Amino acid sequence: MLKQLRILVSGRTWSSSLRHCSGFVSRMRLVNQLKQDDAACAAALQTGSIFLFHRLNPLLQRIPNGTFRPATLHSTEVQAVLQRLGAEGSLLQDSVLIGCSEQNQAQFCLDVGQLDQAAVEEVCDGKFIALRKAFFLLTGAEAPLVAKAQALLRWHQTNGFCSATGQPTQRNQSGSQRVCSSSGIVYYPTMSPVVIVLVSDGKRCLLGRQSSFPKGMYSALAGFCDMGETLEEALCREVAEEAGLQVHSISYSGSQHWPFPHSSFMLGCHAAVRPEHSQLSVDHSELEDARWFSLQEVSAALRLQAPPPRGAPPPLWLPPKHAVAHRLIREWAERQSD
Ligand SMILES: NC(=O)c1ccc[n+]([C@@H]2O[C@H](COP(=O)([O-])OP(=O)(O)OC[C@H]3O[C@@H](n4cnc5c(N)ncnc54)[C@H](O)[C@@H]3O)[C@@H](O)[C@H]2O)c1
Ligand SMILES: [Mg+2]
Repeated sequence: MLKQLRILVSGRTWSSSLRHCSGFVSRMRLVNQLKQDDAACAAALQTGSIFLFHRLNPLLQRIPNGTFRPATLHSTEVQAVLQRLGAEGSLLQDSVLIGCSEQNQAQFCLDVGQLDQAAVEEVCDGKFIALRKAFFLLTGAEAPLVAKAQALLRWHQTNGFCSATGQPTQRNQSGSQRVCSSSGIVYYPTMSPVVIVLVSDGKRCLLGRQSSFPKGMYSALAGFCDMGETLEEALCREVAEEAGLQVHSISYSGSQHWPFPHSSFMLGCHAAVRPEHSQLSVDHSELEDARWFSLQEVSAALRLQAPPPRGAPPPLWLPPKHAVAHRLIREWAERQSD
């Protein structure tokens, strides 16, 4: 492991200080170092693995058991692909650092949108699939990494100019920041905080749906935080706006990065309303529908394994397992059953 680390950081002395660290600590320190040290990051890219994207769609491969995983190529393999397709080898330098594997190998992502999609798919034995669909196909732990990669690639593609001077911005080697070439203003990737809450009246939980959701799908209520709001204020405002209810007993459950529509930081909570104040007044400009669901209805939906066939949706269909909404709904059902 140490040998690998030394190669990754091109012999920098700090690698010896990692000898006493746990695997997790050394990985976090390695990523932090690579964000700050362009030379070390360039060296790590030569031995790293790369997740390929084409116009922000990740490259997936079907594995023998019929499931999908993101294609991860060694940087030498990516170089060979670029060479074979007649692309500039320097394109590899556009890779963005996304993390570090448990084997201490730096992980990057690269968008090859300027190459012919079908040609890359053929050489790499995979398919570029829209992230919304890929998110349902990826069952392993890689889904959050793929989402993070897409979010970073999108941020670079849309932040090429300084919003103060209009001049081009330049990225560092890892892609953790961009700097305005004229004013020196430093830009970092941004996320929008979103509160998501499962409201309960003690016996039932409140779920809503937007007209853009797949037929039959309901989720916990969510909304973007306004500037200056606390998490609790945003939560109370969103439930008041969308469902006409006043909540109390807010408790935090967990968070997640969510790549749609751009890059949101989802803060998942539970909250309660008094049964005598559970009369809904839904704002139909925000939600197509919102309803109270019983434990029986929610439990049946949680038992469903595969997406419903077209034309025959079940009465209630929930967000995918790796969505924080799913976690909130499952937690509520488990507490009710206890
Ligand atoms: N991961 C999950 O489990 C899960 C579940 C439900 C919703 N979500 C996500 O939560 C997000 C927010 O939910 P919502 O759509 O109900 O929000 P919302 O109720 O705040 O309504 C969306 C509207 O808010 C406004 N808005 C304010 N700030 C915005 C910003 N920074 N970016 C975009 N729009 C902004 C826009 O007018 C937009 O149309 C959605 O994008 C959705 O993808 C995630
Ligand atoms: Mg909303």
